[in-house]
Amino acid sequence: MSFPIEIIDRLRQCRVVAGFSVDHVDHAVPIAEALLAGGIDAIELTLRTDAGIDAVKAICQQVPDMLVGVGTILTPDAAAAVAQAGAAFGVAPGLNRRVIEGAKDAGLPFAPGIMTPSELETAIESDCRFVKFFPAEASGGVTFLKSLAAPYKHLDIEYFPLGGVCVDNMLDYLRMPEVTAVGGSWIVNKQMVENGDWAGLQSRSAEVVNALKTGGER
Ligand SMILES: O=C[C@H](O)COP(=O)(O)O
Ligand SMILES: CC(=O)C(=O)O
Repeated sequence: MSFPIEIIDRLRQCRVVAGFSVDHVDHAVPIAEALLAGGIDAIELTLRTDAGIDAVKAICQQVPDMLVGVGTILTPDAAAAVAQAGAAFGVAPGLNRRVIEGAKDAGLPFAPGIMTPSELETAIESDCRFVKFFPAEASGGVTFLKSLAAPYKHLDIEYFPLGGVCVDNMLDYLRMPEVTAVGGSWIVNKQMVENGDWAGLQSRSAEVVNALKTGGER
């Protein structure tokens, strides 16, 4: 399935997606609430821990205003579980046709990870026009993405860069019209989570939103 325009629009509005993993399911809802209170209303919660799926379910049920994306979807079964848990969309670090098909079958809007022209062409062939650009900074950052995107501009591909993105470089990506939103793990500070410092996390979220307001016009 193609990525619904309503979700693209939500991502275009929030512009920054907070990525994180949880070791304890009890942390999921307080993290999401703190982000939301600070102004960030989109997340990418990874499946890198055992608590991942339960955390997705908890946030979908208890924080309905959050746009819940799920990362590190590596198998068709994981795509089905994510759809079942109620997530709005899924992403992965890489491109795997079986996962793309699994997400399609499960009705889960899905963006595969790409970092080369060949991967991008495979994504396009698989009907994915919204792709995660990963690992963004390590593969060459904005300069690389501009060069990668140029030959495909007429196809209206939209990019979601992650990997080394932070408050200091996010606006460089967001100034590109092809970039729907950026994401990264720098917002959800692990120490704050361990300390249960939800007020601190809320302030961190608000700082990012404030930085967005002070620059980055497309
Ligand atoms: O999808 C999540 C990525 O691992 C985020 O990369 P990052 O930790 O460099 O922000
Ligand atoms: C890194 C990444 O893209 C993911 O975990 O989904």
